[in-house]
Amino acid sequence: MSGTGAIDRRADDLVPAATGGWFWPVLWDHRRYFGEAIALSAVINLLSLAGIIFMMTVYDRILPNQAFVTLWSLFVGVVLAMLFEFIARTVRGHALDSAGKRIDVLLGDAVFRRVLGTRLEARSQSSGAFANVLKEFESVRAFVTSATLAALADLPFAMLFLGVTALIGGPLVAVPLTAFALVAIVSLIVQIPMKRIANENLRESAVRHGTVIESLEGLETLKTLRAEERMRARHEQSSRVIAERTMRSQSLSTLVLNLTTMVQQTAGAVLLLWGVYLASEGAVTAGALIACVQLNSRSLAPLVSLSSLAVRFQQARSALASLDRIMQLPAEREEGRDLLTGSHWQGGLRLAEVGFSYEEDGRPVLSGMSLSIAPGERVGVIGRVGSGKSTLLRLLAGLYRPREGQIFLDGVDMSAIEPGDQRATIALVGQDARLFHGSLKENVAIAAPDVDDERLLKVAEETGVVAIAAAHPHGFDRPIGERGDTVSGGQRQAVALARALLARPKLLLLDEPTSAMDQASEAEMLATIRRAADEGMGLVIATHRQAALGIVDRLIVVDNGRIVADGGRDEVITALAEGKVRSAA
Ligand SMILES: Nc1ncnc2c1ncn2[C@@H]1O[C@H](COP(=O)(O)OP(=O)(O)OP(=O)(O)O)[C@@H](O)[C@H]1O
Repeated sequence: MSGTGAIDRRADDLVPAATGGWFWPVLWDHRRYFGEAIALSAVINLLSLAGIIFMMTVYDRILPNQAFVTLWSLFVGVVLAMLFEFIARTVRGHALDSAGKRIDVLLGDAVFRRVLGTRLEARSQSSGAFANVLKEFESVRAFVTSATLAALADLPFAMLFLGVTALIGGPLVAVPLTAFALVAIVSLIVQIPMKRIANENLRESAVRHGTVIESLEGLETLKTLRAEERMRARHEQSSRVIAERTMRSQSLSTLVLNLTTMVQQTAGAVLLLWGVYLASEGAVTAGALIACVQLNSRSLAPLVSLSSLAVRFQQARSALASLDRIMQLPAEREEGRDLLTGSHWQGGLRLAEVGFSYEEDGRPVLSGMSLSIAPGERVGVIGRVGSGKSTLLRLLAGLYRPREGQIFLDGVDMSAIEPGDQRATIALVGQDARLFHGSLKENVAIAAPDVDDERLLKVAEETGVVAIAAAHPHGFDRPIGERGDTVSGGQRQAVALARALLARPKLLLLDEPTSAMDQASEAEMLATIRRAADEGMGLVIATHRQAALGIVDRLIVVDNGRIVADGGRDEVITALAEGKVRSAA
């Protein structure tokens, strides 16, 4: 056993046990396909009986009587039966594949939609672990639609084969019956360690995935800090644990498979041994004995397949439980709740005794915040590092819901408004201006895909995006790498502002909008923001930069998650200079 060192808890909140209420209904909707597969299983099993009866008849009736005509007609019949069996197996496979394809799209989409619709305060801290659980969805889908699962449909027919054995072999049925019970018990017992291993493996692979994603995202920083080795060691540790557990589950599964094969073969030998005694007493015919041996392996066959499915079953079970947890995370659009829609919002905000912490029961980041922002008002928010400015802006943008108190947009509780409409009214340009894979134009127009070129160009000119396009041979079609890696920090901020302005919000929230810019670019950017505000757009700017305060009329000072000053810009600046505000904190 390899030690796991310090336990990495990133995946804990995604790997619990749960039920799958979103999953089974979709499966139920595809019952027609599964019904078809079961009906075809019945046909396949009945047809395979024909082969066994044929063999028995050849031994008992045709061989002693040299009845060649009957032999040939029976032979043709059996070949036809085999042909039908082949067709039935192919159609069964097709039915399960079709179900798989449809279920894959439906459930995959449902899960991803749910992920996108999850409330931010409820999402997992580790994107990698989160993504890994989504990846594991594949194992659920593969399991429920795998052709080996058809073995499950074969299971009831094992009873049929045992029944036919009793009919033609009398007491000989005790042998396959005992073998069947033995294999079934071993297969069930082995599920216990398999379940534990599958859970542990899922957790560890989520941790490993988290490490990979985190390393890739922060590769530059890792290199500058010479911390690659630390990540490599973490990755290797997880890989070691996964490999060791996978080996354990594989050896368990091989053990069961080998045991089942041995039991199956031993049962065949015992059948022959006992059968010869019975045949010598005239209790069974030679043909019946041969048929019983055949029936013996047929009745145990589904158990062999099922025991080899055990690993996949446990993998799928724990992946389903984790997915279930994701599906139960609180959603932005709660089911059964009618949200107010429309584009009539003016962008007036009111906070009433708002309190917030990122983690449930965590340290409050904001507390007792009450304030009103009228439509078109221009407000600056200042405060020390970590005082809660960004958090306040995220709450105003409706990205997070307050844990205490309420936020109203034009007098309506924000949680009652369709999030899409509310975000069209209030746009947030965050500190970390994220761009996405695609062209520069796609990135600028991401929130306003139908915008006409004239307006796009005007906004691009005002925000300096035109210069970014001009610096590349492909202009506005210049490719932007994932996360916007191909442009500079200041350029990213320019694009972020352009795309917010293009969407024509009623209130624009800016979190350090010019932090990565030189003074000239900053001045241009602020002039652009001021012009947009002159047309009636409200502004809330969180900043450490003096220049940005030039375009606001009102100033709010936040300290330790509380508002310690709120008033006209100049009065607040004077109060700060005189040290009056600090004493109020
Ligand atoms: N996603 C998060 N999860 C948990 N805690 C967070 C998260 N984001 C911020 N915090 C914490 O909330 C507090 C307020 O952070 P916030 O980013 O709002 O401060 P800020 O005033 O904007 O700081 P800065 O001036 O550095 O931008 C900090 O103590 C920070 O550690």
